[in-house]
Amino acid sequence: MEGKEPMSAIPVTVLTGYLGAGKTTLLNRILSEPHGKRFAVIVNEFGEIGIDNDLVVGADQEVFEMNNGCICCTVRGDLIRIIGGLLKRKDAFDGILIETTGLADPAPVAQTFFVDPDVSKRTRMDGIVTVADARHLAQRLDDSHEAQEQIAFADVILLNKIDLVDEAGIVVLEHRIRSMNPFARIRRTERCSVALDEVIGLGAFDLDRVLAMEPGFLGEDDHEHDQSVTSVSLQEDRALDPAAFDQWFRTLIQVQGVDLLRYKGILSFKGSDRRTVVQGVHMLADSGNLSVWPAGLPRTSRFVLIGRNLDGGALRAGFAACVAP
Ligand SMILES: Nc1nc2c(ncn2[C@@H]2O[C@H](COP(=O)(O)OP(=O)(O)OP(=O)(O)O)[C@@H](O)[C@H]2O)c(=O)[nH]1
Repeated sequence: MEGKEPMSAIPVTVLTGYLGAGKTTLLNRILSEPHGKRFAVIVNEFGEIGIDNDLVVGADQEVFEMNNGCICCTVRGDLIRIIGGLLKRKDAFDGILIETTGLADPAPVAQTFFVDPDVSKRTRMDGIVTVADARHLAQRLDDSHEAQEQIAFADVILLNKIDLVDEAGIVVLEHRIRSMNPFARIRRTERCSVALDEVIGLGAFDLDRVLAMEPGFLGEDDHEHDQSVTSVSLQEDRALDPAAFDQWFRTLIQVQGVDLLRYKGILSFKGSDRRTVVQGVHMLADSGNLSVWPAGLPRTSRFVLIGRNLDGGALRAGFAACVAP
């Protein structure tokens, strides 16, 4: 790193925000900007099979995936190990970006950088950036403790997806955010369009402020997750029939949209060489094509659903019925 001592503390940015708010969109934006910096990226997902890794733009950085649980609970040890590995490397990083799962409470993640002695010596928490889905934020603040914590701990809040909400609605949300967190900078965004220096290099994380807000911050974790949220991972090696999938999926989001907090899939359809991505939040779904399936690798469709009242058996049967004849 130019002009820096080899041992100088590496800034860490935590990107948080509820399921589907736009964290990966922001991460891709940061990685695609011509800033000439090298970031190590750590992506954590809720759900057994990783999908985000395929959705993060391939650039100069390495992506470390952690899929075996939520970063704020069971895999804190993994996080410390990954960072420990990074810190041992000769090639320098300008920063570490951590994208947490939408269900993570950011406090224990930030805590890791203060309580682990090796990690705390070599890194510095630069800021917690929370992406909020303007369309669904009010609902989430009513029903999710994690969503509240993500707003409360943020240094910067991107009030994203403002294209889906009118001006009056945005003003109401801004007031609500202010009442929960008087310190954070709030930026209105569409597709997380924001200048890089609004989210990186903030020097914003203030331990004293956090301790004033949550005196137990550096102590033992005592948080609990919303146990009613579960995930179902579907996988299929045979190509899917586009019409059958379309019909199954449309019916699913119509009937169970309220319960579906997030779904994401990379799918192989009969007659197509490209990987199709289908993803969404509640009833708002998006689809598109990614690159062609890599030669020689199995074209396995993967679909992860996260939500309440999910019937794994019925979902598996419905998905399996989409296999092309
Ligand atoms: N209309 C609209 N859609 C958006 C905007 N920003 C992101 N999206 C879409 O919202 C969906 C979720 O975006 P992601 O960036 O994958 O969200 P995420 O927070 O990483 O999702 P998880 O990692 O699953 O929690 C995608 O389909 C995006 O294309 C926006 O400003 N407006």
